[in-house]
Amino acid sequence: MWAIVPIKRFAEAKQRLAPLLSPAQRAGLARHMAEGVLTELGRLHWLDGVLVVSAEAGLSNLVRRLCFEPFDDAGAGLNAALDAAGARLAGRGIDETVIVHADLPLFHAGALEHAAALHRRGGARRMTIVTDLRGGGTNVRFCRPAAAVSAHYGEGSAARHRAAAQAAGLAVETVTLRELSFDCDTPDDLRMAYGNRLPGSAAFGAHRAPSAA
Ligand SMILES: Nc1nc2c(ncn2[C@@H]2O[C@H](COP(=O)(O)OP(=O)(O)OP(=O)(O)O)[C@@H](O)[C@H]2O)c(=O)[nH]1
Ligand SMILES: O=C(O)[C@H](O)COP(=O)(O)O
Repeated sequence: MWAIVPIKRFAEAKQRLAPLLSPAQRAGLARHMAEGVLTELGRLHWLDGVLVVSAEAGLSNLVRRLCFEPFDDAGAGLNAALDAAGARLAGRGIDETVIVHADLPLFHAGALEHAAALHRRGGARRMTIVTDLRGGGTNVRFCRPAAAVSAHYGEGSAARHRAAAQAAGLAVETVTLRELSFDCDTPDDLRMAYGNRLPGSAAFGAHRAPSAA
């Protein structure tokens, strides 16, 4: 199984946190979370490889150090980038993938291991969706065969992925697992994940966005 990790350019990431964080703080947070997820994935020896789908130049050292494979995001959006990445792997005969988002502050290798064990209980054609805590988003998505379903990310994506998988004849399981389901999208998520200490930064309350001034 290969993992695919989409990572938005840090300078463009986490727009929903703009009321609370400066652009530099948002970029620093996105980098911190992405590095955490990639480092944890590096501990999973049952993964045959990790494809990092990104246009972010600041990731190349870590990607090289972990022996992961970079895949350039051509800028046509998350779904197009993931479909192109999936097509590259399918072209090599890779039959199973897990797409892992990079904004999961509680992510750790053991949690993905647990999700993979649930996924393996399924049949030969299967999708396992780990939603966000609200149940609508798709934080982690296992799929076998890998190319059976294209990407439908965006609000409410879990239901779209479920429907597409069923239409393709896959057995679908949908689960919520705290360490994988907790993503950091909103100011409330940020407070819950880090209290008032932003990783690599001063207390984040120090920044006041123009709208909050
Ligand atoms: N390669 C790539 N990754 C993306 C893109 N958009 C989102 N992602 C990644 O997809 C996952 C979920 O991201 P979102 O929560 O939708 O976007 P975000 O930048 O984290 O937050 P917002 O700007 O607030 O929407 C994270 O791993 C992002 O880095 C994209 O256009 N290209
Ligand atoms: O489909 C999704 O899950 C979204 O594209 C990304 O999720 P998020 O905005 O909840 O992080």
